Amino acid sequence: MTETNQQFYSFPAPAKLNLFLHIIGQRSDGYHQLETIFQFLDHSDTIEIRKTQGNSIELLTPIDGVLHEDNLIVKAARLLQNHLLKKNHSVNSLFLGAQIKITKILPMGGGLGGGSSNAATILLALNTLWQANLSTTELAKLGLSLGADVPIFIYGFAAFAEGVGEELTAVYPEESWFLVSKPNVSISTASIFTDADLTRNTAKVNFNDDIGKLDIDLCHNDCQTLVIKKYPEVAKLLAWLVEYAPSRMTGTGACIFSRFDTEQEACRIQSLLPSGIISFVAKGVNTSPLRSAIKNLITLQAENAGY
Ligand SMILES: C[C@@](CO)(OP(=O)(O)O)[C@H](O)COP(=O)(O)OP(=O)(O)OC[C@H]1O[C@@H](n2ccc(N)nc2=O)[C@H](O)[C@@H]1O
Ligand SMILES: Nc1ncnc2c1ncn2[C@@H]1O[C@H](COP(=O)(O)OP(=O)(O)O)[C@@H](O)[C@H]1O
Repeated sequence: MTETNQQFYSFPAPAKLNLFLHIIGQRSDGYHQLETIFQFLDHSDTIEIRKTQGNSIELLTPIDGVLHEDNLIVKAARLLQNHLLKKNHSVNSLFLGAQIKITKILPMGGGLGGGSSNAATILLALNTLWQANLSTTELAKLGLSLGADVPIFIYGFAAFAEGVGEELTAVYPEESWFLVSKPNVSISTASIFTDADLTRNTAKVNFNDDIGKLDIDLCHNDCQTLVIKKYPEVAKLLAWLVEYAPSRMTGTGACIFSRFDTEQEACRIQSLLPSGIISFVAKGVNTSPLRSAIKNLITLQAENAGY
């Protein structure tokens, strides 16, 4: 790789599901203490990046409804850049700029974590392209300041999460097929977490010292109970879906995932969905597809450097 005429490299930013979501308390700063299992989906936004001279961060494909300065892609790139400049890392500071393009397919504000996933992809990809060599732990710490969901996308393994979602233990839930359906409503995470009616005192899960033995179907999503009370559209779609497969809301909603043994069965039920419902079929995966993309780039960089 030469330092002039840089090429674009492509990286996935996958969706996540909260296979269950329990709220066990609230911290004094207002943040909620959660217990959840995160699993990734093989369904991703695609982010293309090339490093540039100077330090400008350019998002060449704006996202409708998200201001440039508010976009988690731009925020993540700036955060890493400032961190590297401040800490005087041994990076080539002449090349700390980037041009970025995104192809967005994940519904926004649906509980699939797309914004956080975009931010994590930017942090990991720029760390590699800029040859900054920050550790995963350092990147996850930086990412947490952008959103509670960013660390899971940085680590890239399915996990039981505690704290605000940043204390992670690897788990290996079954990699089922999912039909993900989005009711026609938009729900902000903050509006659910500030609602007085949210259940905040679910008992801690008891694994009998073995997380692998947890029966996910016996767990629930505390946000779902509130959301179906407030949004009849979600209640109606959920009631329809549970007739066909075990179904539950992810995160603070509004997307609902329905679990199937085969892709064919998931697609068959998708074809029956009421009209006007956005949906997709994807496989649950315990390793984020981003990990192999980063590994490939590191290999390529090593080859180009003549190792
Ligand atoms: C609920 C979860 C579950 O995975 O997912 P989503 O439904 O958003 O995808 C996450 O914890 C969301 O993480 P994320 O979307 O990164 O949230 P943040 O930007 O950090 O916070 C948005 C707002 O939600 C509230 N918040 C968030 C996380 C948390 N554990 N407790 C909270 O009270 C805070 O009021 C904050 O102002
Ligand atoms: N790159 C981005 N992709 C998606 N949403 C973004 C992005 N940057 C900022 N946002 C904001 O974050 C909000 C939450 O988005 P998202 O992560 O997709 O949903 P959720 O937190 O429900 O999983 C969006 O409604 C949008 O205003």
